[in-house]
This record gives sequence, structure tokens and C-alpha cells, in this order.
Amino acid sequence: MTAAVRCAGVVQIYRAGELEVVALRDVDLVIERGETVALLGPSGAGKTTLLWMLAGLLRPSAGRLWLNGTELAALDQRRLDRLRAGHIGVVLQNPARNLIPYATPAQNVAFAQRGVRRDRTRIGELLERVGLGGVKTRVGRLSGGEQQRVAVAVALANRPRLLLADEPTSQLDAATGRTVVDLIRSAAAEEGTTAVVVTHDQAVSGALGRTVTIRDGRVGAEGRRGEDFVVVGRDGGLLLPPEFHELLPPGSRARVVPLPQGVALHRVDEDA
Ligand SMILES: Nc1ncnc2c1ncn2[C@@H]1O[C@H](COP(=O)(O)OP(=O)(O)OP(=O)(O)O)[C@@H](O)[C@H]1O
Repeated sequence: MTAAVRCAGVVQIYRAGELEVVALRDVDLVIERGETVALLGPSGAGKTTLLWMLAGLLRPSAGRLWLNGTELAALDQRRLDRLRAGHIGVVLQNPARNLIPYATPAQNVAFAQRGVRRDRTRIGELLERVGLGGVKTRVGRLSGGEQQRVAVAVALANRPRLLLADEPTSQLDAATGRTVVDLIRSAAAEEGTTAVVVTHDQAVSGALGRTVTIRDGRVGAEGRRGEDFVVVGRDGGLLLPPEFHELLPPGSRARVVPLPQGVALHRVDEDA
């Protein structure tokens, strides 16, 4: 089956005058349809950059990117806009940025359905699920957490193939955060929506099917069912998890010892 997301050697370099920041270096990633992925990693690792790329808001400096088998670089702006409106739901870090402040939650979700089939039942259901059913207040007057929940409903308005959410529970308490995660999980299970969620919240990452940890612009680790694995990069490189830095400090030398199913790394001390 065609993967929902495929990144091959994706690089992003931001240029600010003389300065170059390499935000992503050779990201290889495949996400299957209906998977729910938590994108983890320290601040500045490149998570938001990767999300923006998957949303078609940023074109990679190098590398290739496919959504459901369609290479984004091959689309002209009109086709890209159509793909984004119909098939991609996005929750930005600051949710107020993609909401209409003078409209009600229901009007906001309805607006997301413009140009696509209007589905009033869906609007009501989504707002009910995020605890905002029947709320007639203008969105600009709602709290940050309520706006965040409206943004999730807006992003799911068209049963997107791909949901991209940047810290969608950052302003929610644990119980409300869980309702948002449950909604994302049921969109995946019932509608095949693939979700990529940037989060620092372990309750969120633990409830999603897979974790992908970005470190220093690369996929450093992946986890499933509570277990973390390192990922071998296209150059053969490995990013050792920080908890092993004491055993193998940066710059240390190690002997690579082959084993039947992989290799072991044995530190070689100076006098060995
Ligand atoms: N528009 C930009 N111009 C220049 N540098 C940028 C720009 N956007 C991001 N960066 C830099 O790219 C790197 C990755 O940033 P990004 O926002 O993707 O990280 P992040 O993992 O999402 O961080 P956080 O968890 O703090 O949101 C950082 O070093 C950041 O300073």
C-alpha cells in the first residue's frame, strides 16, 4: 500500500543574511495510512519545520517528499492548495492564527468545509467531542485552551487524510487533553486519518501508536509500545540516546562487534 507520508533525505536550510541554519538534515521517514505518530525532540530539533514541510507550507531545500504517493514538488500552487484544503488538516502552535476570531466555533468549522461538501452533522459531532457543543461565543472571546480545541475540530472538519498538529494540547488540562487525543485516535481508526502530532506531553505520546524523535535535525529514535529504538541514518550514523552519553561520551572511540542480529559497541579506552 502507498505510504501516507514518505520523506527521503529531506533537508531544510534556513538562510538569514549570511547565516545558515540547518534545521533538518537527511530525514528519512515512512508513515503508513492510519498511523498516529508523536513527533518528539528537544526545542530547536526541527519538529515544527518537518510539520510545515508535510503541510506543504515549506519546500525542502533538498530531498523528496510524498503524501499518499504524490510528490509535493510536482504540484503547482493551485493543486497544492487544493490538496491542502481537502486532505490536510493543520493545527498550528498558536491556534488563534488559523481561526476567525469574530465567528462562532461552528462557523469556524463550517468555513473549513467551504469548497468541499458541507456536513453539518460532522460540525456538531466534532464540537461535541471537544466539549464545545452548542457554544455560540465568538472564538476571539474563548480561552486559549478552548481555541485550541476549536482548532482541532477545524482541522478534522473534512475528514483529512493527514492531520498535522503542533502541540495541540499545550493549553489543556489532562482530562481535556485526553479528549483531544481520543478524537485524533478515533479519526485514525474510523476514517484512516494519519496523524502526526508534535508534543512534549508524555500522556499524548504514550497514547499514540508510534513515536519519532527528532534530534539535531534527524530522526534519532523511534518507539513503539513504550520501547525506543535508535534509527540508522542513510550515512550509517546513529544518534546515541543521551542516557548512554556517560558510557560512550561524545568523541569516544568504540569497537564495532558484529552479533548475529546486529552489532555491539564496545568503548576502547586510550590505553587499550
Ligand atoms: N524562519 C526561520 N529562520 C531561521 N531559522 C529558523 C527559522 N525557523 C526555525 N529556525 C531554526 O531551525 C531550527 C529548528 O526549528 P524548529 O522550530 O523546527 O524546532 P522545533 O523542534 O519545532 O523547536 P520547538 O520545540 O522549540 O518548537 C532551530 O534552530 C530554529 O532556530
